[in-house]
Amino acid sequence: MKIGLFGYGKMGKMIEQIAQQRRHTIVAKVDINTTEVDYKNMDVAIDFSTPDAAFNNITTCFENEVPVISGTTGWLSDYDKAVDICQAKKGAFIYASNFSLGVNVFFELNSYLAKMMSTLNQYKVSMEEIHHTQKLDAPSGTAITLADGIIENTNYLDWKLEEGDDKIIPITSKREGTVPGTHTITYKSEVDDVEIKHTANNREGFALGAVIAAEWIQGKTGIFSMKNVLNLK
Ligand SMILES: NC(=O)C1=CN([C@@H]2O[C@H](COP(=O)(O)OP(=O)(O)OC[C@H]3O[C@@H](n4cnc5c(N)ncnc54)[C@H](OP(=O)(O)O)[C@@H]3O)[C@@H](O)[C@H]2O)C=CC1
Ligand SMILES: O=C(O)C1=N[C@H](C(=O)O)C[C@H](O)C1
Repeated sequence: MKIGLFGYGKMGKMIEQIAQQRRHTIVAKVDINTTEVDYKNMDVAIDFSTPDAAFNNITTCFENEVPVISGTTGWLSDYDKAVDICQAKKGAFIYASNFSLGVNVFFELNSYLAKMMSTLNQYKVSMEEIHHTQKLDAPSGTAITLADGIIENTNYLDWKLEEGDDKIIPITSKREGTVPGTHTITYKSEVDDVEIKHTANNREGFALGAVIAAEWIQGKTGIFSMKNVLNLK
């Protein structure tokens, strides 16, 4: 596969390593200063850039008929617009707030646990995410996906970056050193706590998931998720 990397920071560099181990070729490394991109020579674009850059990177790829895998977080207010452009161009797109295989299993576990907890009113949920100090967005995209999974399966209505009322999931975002990404969900009652946690030990898992998604999307048209890629459910 010939891969164009949009964003060549911590994730772009890790994806390059994993892609090369899997015998793929990096044909472009696009950053904010890039003036010309050869889209014709690209089988797929993988975007791990910035919240401000992602929408333009992604939709320019659609305009040039290049399928896109995007892991950039913090740009999702424009997600529906990106989907419309992809569909109009009969393109192919996967966005995931977290591409690691473990987190995608964790997403399923979170929904299952929320469903079981939905009738146990003595438990109050909360979430904590910890990331490195260079992270631009808070809460993390993964935390938002986890909160959506709880909202879909319980009476919680929304999430907030602070304590809210009973129907709001409070998310605490911590920024510490070089932490790759830790997410904890706690259901607390007077008598006990039920807790699930995912800890990324490094960035390899995110990068491997993104390359697997890029391999999977070859020859396909449409909007997909990691659930489709991993055949979960
Ligand atoms: N979905 C997932 O599994 C994961 C998602 N992420 C997300 O991926 C994104 C990138 O993370 P990470 O690599 O750690 O961040 P980095 O800051 O290390 O890398 C982002 C890179 O994008 C570059 N950039 C800035 N503007 C543009 C542009 N217009 N086009 C292309 N590139 C541009 C930045 O350049 P400069 O420094 O010069 O501004 C920087 O090199 C974040 O949103 C993060 O939350 C991260 C890990 C996993
Ligand atoms: O910025 C990061 O580093 C990460 N971002 C993603 C997110 O916002 O959830 C995924 C992962 O946790 C690492």
